[in-house]
Amino acid sequence: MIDYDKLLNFKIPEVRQTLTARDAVFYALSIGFGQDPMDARQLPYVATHKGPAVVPAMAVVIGHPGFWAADPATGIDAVKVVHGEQRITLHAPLPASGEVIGRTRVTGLVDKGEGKGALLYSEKEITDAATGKLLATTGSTTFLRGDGGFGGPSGPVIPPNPMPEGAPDIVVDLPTRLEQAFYYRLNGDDNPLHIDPEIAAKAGFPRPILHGLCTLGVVTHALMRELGDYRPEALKKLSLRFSSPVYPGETIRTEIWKNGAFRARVVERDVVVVNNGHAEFAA
Ligand SMILES: CCCCCCC[C@@H](O)CC(=O)SCCNC(=O)CCNC(=O)[C@H](O)C(C)(C)COP(=O)(O)OP(=O)(O)OC[C@H]1O[C@@H](n2cnc3c(N)ncnc32)[C@H](O)[C@@H]1OP(=O)(O)O
Repeated sequence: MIDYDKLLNFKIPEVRQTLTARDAVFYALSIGFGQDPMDARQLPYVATHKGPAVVPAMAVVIGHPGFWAADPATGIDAVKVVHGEQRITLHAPLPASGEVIGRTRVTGLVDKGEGKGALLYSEKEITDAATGKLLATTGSTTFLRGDGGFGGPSGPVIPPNPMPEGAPDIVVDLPTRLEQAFYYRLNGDDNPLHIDPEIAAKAGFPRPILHGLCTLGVVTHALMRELGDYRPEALKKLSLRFSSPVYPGETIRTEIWKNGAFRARVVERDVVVVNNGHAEFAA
């Protein structure tokens, strides 16, 4: 059972991480870069002789504190946790090497009621350990499906981005691989929901589901290709809502509007899996 004050003030250990070019290349491969060998614009992300360049969405794994919700002291029913929303703000291009610090804290907790779940808001700041410079700020909404009705406040909630009417301007299909979650988790995202059929069944899914942040990486790839010409410094901000699970092996179709709005659907099931997306790219 969640204790509102205890969880709001839960201390998440700071993470010091020494990055190498290999981490950046691994991250890019784990979200599916390199699957189009004829597009040389991807090369700096996956081959160090041309780079290294860092996919800006890597901010979600740099300085990541791991699946801390599984600590029984949080009071969270960890098996029922799903990723609800993600926000990223890049203050500077991410470094391919050097020491960084990730500091994560809980910023809000909303009770949606018994049987409806709860929202946990958290924020992570990534700084350069040598200079103290702030590199990126990321924000997560975690949907605690098993924890509604603990007597907490019903707001405030962060409103989802509005979506445009009508058809998207650009559509990009990118595949995921059956074994993708096994790779993606090596970025430090080790929730067993994504690889263990028994845990997935306990969580109410017929098979393990893909990490929301892996889906975010695939969608960011589509956005970088269409709105950022694969330039690592072009993406400034991104936010989205995960509206339905993706199963590894499915094809993700990202639907993009030229003003930066986007959503994504799984082609095989025609289900919208990412909604209320918005990305900001530098000109
Ligand atoms: C703490 C540790 C940090 C680490 C956490 C991350 C660990 C990861 O390893 C876990 C993952 O990656 S899970 C994979 C990615 N996520 C998903 O697949 C979830 C997809 N979304 C869903 O299943 C449903 O939208 C679902 C279930 C989220 C909601 O569905 P419903 O209950 O049917 O909701 P609905 O009836 O549509 O709406 C009810 C109210 O909830 C709000 N809402 C809906 N989807 C939301 C979402 N994704 N995020 C935030 N709020 C959301 C609605 O606005 C509505 O609000 P209100 O009651 O105010 O009208």
